Amino acid sequence: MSPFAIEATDLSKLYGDDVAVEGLDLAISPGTVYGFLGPNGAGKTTTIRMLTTLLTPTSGEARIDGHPITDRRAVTRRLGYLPDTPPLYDELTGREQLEYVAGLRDIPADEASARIDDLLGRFALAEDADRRISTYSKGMKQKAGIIQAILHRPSVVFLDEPTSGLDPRAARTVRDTIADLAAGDTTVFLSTHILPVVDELADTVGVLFEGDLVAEGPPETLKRRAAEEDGGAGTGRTLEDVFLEVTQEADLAPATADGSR
Ligand SMILES: Nc1ncnc2c1ncn2[C@@H]1O[C@H](COP(=O)(O)OP(=O)(O)OP(=O)(O)O)[C@@H](O)[C@H]1O
Repeated sequence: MSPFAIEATDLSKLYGDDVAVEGLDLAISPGTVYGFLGPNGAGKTTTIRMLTTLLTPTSGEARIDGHPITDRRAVTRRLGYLPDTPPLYDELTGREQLEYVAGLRDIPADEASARIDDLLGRFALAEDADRRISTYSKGMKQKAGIIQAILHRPSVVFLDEPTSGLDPRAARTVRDTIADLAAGDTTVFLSTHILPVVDELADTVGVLFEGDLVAEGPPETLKRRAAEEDGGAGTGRTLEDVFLEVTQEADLAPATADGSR
């Protein structure tokens, strides 16, 4: 059995002749928050869609919790996914939507009801739970999307821009939730352009550029290395500095697996 919660080996996706993801290797340990960064069009969504079984890779392999992504049933049972637009039924109320998802996930009704109440309270959505989703604001839909991604307590959660559209308090709740999930041994694959969130939460950061993983390592290591490469000027480098550097020089010098050049 693979010791990794998320594992990818030489994973690639071509759209026609266009390479979206090329030879991606990942080995992410259980209970880790993995910050997945990259410029627009780098291949992040394509990667996530392959890892969540929604898109068939052109070549390569991947496993979630030890199960190959070709075993869709086993994999989808173990994962939660918040895509950029959460799949919600406008005509349902928030509570009905969550009960529906709980049913799909075979969560017993009593247990589902308790979890739904707990999460609605946590995300300050309880008062709106019996309104139709068609009347929800963007942030309220985002909260419902997050709740339904974690309701079945998956062992691996993929979150695409989870704080998008959220007010500061709700964004804080999401960050706390991610930290709690990881503390409970859930693996969180976090894709976002909001670098301070990644800096705060991620154990490991991977930067994708033109379909290649061009840097990987703990945020502190990547920042320290960027500072050292800058002539030892030392301190004060941010994840944004790292991002900007590796996504412009990447085609000149590919990174090794530990993020070094
Ligand atoms: N269905 C598709 N058909 C053809 N090309 C696609 C398709 N989906 C994505 N691509 C291309 O694949 C590449 C990677 O796209 P992807 O959506 O994975 O990037 P991303 O890193 O998620 O970007 P963003 O940060 O903008 O969401 C891009 O060049 C994009 O144009």
